[in-house]
Parts: sequence; C-alpha cells; structure tokens
Amino acid sequence: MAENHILAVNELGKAYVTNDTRAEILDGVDFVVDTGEFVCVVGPSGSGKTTLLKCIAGLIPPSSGRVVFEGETVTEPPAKLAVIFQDYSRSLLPWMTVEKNVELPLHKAKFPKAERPAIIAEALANVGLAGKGKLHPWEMSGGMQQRAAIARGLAYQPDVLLMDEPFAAVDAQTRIELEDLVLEMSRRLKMTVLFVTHDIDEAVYMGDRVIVLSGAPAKVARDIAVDLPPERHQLHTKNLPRYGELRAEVFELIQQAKRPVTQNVGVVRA
Ligand SMILES: Nc1ncnc2c1ncn2[C@@H]1O[C@H](COP(=O)(O)OP(=O)(O)OP(=O)(O)O)[C@@H](O)[C@H]1O
Repeated sequence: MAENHILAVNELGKAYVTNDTRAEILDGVDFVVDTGEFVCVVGPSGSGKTTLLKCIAGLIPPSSGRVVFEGETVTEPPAKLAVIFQDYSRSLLPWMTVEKNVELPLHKAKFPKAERPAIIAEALANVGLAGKGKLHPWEMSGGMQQRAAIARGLAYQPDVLLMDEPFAAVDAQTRIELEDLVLEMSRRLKMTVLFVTHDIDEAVYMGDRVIVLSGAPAKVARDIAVDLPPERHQLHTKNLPRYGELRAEVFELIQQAKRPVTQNVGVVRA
C-alpha cells in the first residue's frame, strides 16, 4: 500500500496546454520508492523526466493521479523534500557567500539561528567544501558550485532528495567525482534519493533501481532492480558482466522509447 512507502507516484498524468494545444507528457506513471532507496529515472530527451520531478516536488500540479509523500498527497512543495537542479549557476545566488546560500533554506525552515553555523559547516564538510564557506559562487569551479548546491539541499536534512540531471553541466572528471560523492553521502546519511538522468551508465552505476520511461506520453516502461554489489566502484562495477547486461537492457528500452508511437506499436505486434 502507498502508505508503506516514503514516496508513491500513483497513475500520474500531466498535460501542458499552450495556445489551445494540449500536449500529453505523462500518462499513468506509477511507481513507489522505499525509505533509503536510491532510484534513478531515465528516458529519452524530452520524455518528461523534469515534468515528473516537478510534479513530485509539488512545483506543478498533475493533470491526473497523485503523488503521496510520507502519507500525504502532495499539493505544494513538501518541507522534507529537497530538489537539486542541473543548473547550479542559476540556483545559487551570486551575491551571497556559499555559507549564506546554504543558510537560505534553514532560514526559510526557521532553524534556530544559534544552530545554523554548525549545520552549515557540516553540510559543507559533507561535500568536501570545508573552509570554503566565505567564497562566492563565482569564485568557485563548476564542480564546487554544484557541491555547494548539494550542501544547500542537504543542510535542512530532507527525508527525500530529488536530483534533476545534477551533473549534466560539469566536465566528465568532475561528474565521476560527484557521482561517487552523492553515492557515498546517500549511504552514510541513509538518504532516499530520486535521481533523474538521461545517462544510462550513470543510472545503472548509481541506482538500486532504474525506472525507464517510455516515449510520449511517458509511462514506466520498466522498473529494473539493479542486482549489482551495493558498493559501487567506477572501474570494478563497470567491468562486471552484469553491469553490461543491465546497461544493454536500459539502452534497448530507450531506443524503443525514441521510436515513433506507430513504430512501437509495430514492434509490439511483431
Ligand atoms: N511549461 C511547459 N509548457 C509547455 N510545454 C512544456 C513545459 N515544460 C516542458 N514542456 C514540454 O514537455 C516535454 C517534456 O519536457 P521535460 O523537460 O519534462 O522532458 P525531459 O525528459 O526532462 O527532457 P530533457 O531530457 O531534454 O531534459 C517537452 O516536449 C517540453 O517541451
């Protein structure tokens, strides 16, 4: 039952209406996330991943179905749910130091002032930015800025962290470091994470499960349990034969999702 899960997405539908044109983006998306799980969502570009995440975060209303977070139907952004977007350069305020940026949600959530410095220091230390709190975002590299955005998301101790292609804007080396940082933190802090990415390798490498979205309008094409050893390693894990099989399975599903609907129907009939 939905109440046993920290997050339940029930038959979620979303359509955008612009100039009398109705575009169905999501249609009956249905899955649950248990406490402590790391769940990745993948799908082709434009399949509705960000739309799904915005509905889950209470930033936009669904057209049908519902999202249940900690037993309550989501109608506005829940206090115990944090979102980290791809574009750190727009999510951090450039005129504020990093520690002031991290403090913002604490201020909003009315954390006592006396407790904030310790919480901010811990959040920055968690992402490898100890002692960097006095810098402004523009004095930091892209990877450091995204670490700061993650620290801000973590500082107010959300129960669920939603991440929308958080590493899409950083270079490949930084991306690998951030993947391992987020994995390590999610284990250590026992966080529940829903991680949206278009990168198949990233999804299989990081997830306990990978949810693959079908093409428009999107549904869950497959919900795959990633039966790899829980401790992930950029080289060892990716060299496992099972990793290759999972990767191929997700790749095939995404290729299928990219085909026009008529072609997909053809595939089903064949
Ligand atoms: N506010 C909006 N109004 C109208 N259409 C929108 C709006 N937001 C998104 N769309 C459309 O909905 C579809 C899905 O967009 P969305 O950003 O959710 O997909 P995505 O899978 O996250 O894409 P990408 O992988 O490229 O980031 C796209 O066709 C997009 O143009």
